[in-house]
Amino acid sequence: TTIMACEFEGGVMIGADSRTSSGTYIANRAADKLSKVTDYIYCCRSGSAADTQAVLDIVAYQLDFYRNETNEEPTVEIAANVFRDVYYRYRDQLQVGLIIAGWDKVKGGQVYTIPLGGMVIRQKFAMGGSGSTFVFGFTDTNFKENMTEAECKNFLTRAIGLAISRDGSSGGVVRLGQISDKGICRDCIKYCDISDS
Ligand SMILES: C#CCCCC(=O)N[C@@H](Cc1ccccc1)C(=O)N[C@@H](CC(C)C)B(O)O
Repeated sequence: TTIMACEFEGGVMIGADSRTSSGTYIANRAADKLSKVTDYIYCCRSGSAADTQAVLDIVAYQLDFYRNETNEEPTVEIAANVFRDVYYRYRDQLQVGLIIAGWDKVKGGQVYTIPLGGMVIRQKFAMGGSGSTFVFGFTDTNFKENMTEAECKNFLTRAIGLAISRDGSSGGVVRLGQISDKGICRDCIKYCDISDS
């Protein structure tokens, strides 16, 4: 898997490849690793497909309960800490790497990453999954803060496309999502990094 999330001027942008593998067997070439937590908060999943689905279901339920009790949308920070709480409670049984990204009216677009250890860190840009190790050079070179929507879309597409071309556990299409005060807008790109020039 290759997953990424980036804060930009209008909100946050998330991206992922679409391969689920079982050894060298491709169990799903069109997986959707950009999973809805609430209308304004999404989670990018890496690691065990089953474990990430289980954690997501528990957290989505708890945040739905929160919204019904308080009549307030949970903030991205609250969602990230609920993920951390569930993950940390079962961490010796889980194999999960998550990036939580979304928008709220308190702090706008935010990205939080929960790596294997189970801590929560806010970052303007985060990436994870096996494919991310192949593109740190590219992202360290090309990331800049407050990119425009077009710059951010291009950055994520190229980074994930490069990871897909090198990582055997990443493949399929580049799925993208943009989250802002208007909710989410999704895109799907069959990226080919062989330039036609
Ligand atoms: C089919 C089947 C069984 C395994 C499916 C399965 O979880 N594959 C995993 C790799 C893995 C992990 C831990 C144990 C085994 C196999 C996978 O493809 N993970 C991708 C993300 C998830 C959310 C789709 B990515 O991290 O590569």
